[in-house]
Amino acid sequence: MASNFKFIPIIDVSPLLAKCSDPLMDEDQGVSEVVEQLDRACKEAGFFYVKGHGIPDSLVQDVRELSHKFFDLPYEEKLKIKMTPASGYRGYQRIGENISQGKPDMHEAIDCYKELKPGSYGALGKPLEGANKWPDNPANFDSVMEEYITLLTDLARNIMRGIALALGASPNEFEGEKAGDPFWVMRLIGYPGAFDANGSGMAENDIGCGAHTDYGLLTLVNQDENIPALQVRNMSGEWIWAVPIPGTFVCNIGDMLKIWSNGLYQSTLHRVINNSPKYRVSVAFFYEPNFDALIEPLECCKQKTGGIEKYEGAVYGEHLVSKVTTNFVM
Ligand SMILES: NC(=[NH2+])NCCC[C@H](N)C(=O)O
Ligand SMILES: O=C(O)CCC(=O)C(=O)O
Ligand SMILES: [Fe+2]
Repeated sequence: MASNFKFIPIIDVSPLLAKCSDPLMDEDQGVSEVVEQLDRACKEAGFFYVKGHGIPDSLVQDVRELSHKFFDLPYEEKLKIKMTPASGYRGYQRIGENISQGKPDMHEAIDCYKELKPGSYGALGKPLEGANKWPDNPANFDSVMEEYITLLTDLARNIMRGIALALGASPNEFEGEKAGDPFWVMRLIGYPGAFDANGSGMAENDIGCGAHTDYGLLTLVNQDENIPALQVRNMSGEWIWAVPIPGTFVCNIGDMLKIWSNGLYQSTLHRVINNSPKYRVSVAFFYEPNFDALIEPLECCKQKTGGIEKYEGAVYGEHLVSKVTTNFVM
């Protein structure tokens, strides 16, 4: 349950990652210490930074740099990979096209999703069917992004092992029909810099992305250095900065983990305001349940939270599709 946290903790996950293929990982002292920190962070803030994650810094930076280069292109060039319902909502969306809390967001983005083969989930998957639209320019965009997605999927799977232990379940609780075949979403996002009222750009305090929760399991955000913009709401309604910390990802809990944990962990509200004069890029990777997973509170979490189910069950793919199909003005 979100508390009055004033800062977002930093967790070194390297002791957890080192033991993830060990069947006795839950007896390891180093793992237990990470699990303890994950449990506290997920209960108090629903947000934490991870360091010691093993993703090469050069790749993390390349992903942001390629995104900058793409967003720097002329509008007509970016429109070559325009997102439409017919493209499975994959591709480029212009500034103001995404809507949060009824207002246009001051960001542009490329949205991509794990490939959904035609018919693989019947009517459920239909709206998101399609292949991703990668730009030809800058060169190597697709191969760098694909490598990044592979590595972040593994990292998130391993952090979820720690979170499973933190909930009192087995480290492989989320394998198999829950999230053994995880869906993923990635958003490459660009937020124009702010100018004063007489300037030509965005007005100061325009919202880059309105307050929202994330939809799935675990989000990993790779944000530009030196531009504080992401804010997280605590229980008394204060907005706490998730300032960029080089070498880390900002991680947060999504709606499906809130349900699985029966509210022990919350999907915390957050928003983005870029009041710096600089153009900001962030890359959000969303690690999700199986597309067709039915999410209901885990028995062990129910017991810890008074024995009653606080949330109705949800099918992840339905939740995602209902969000995606109402997020845009097109
Ligand atoms: N997939 C996302 N997390 N998108 C960012 C959230 C913004 C979206 N318009 C919403 O309100 O939910
Ligand atoms: O830009 C960021 O730092 C976060 C973006 C975000 O919250 C989202 O896309 O869900
Ligand atoms: Fe978010």
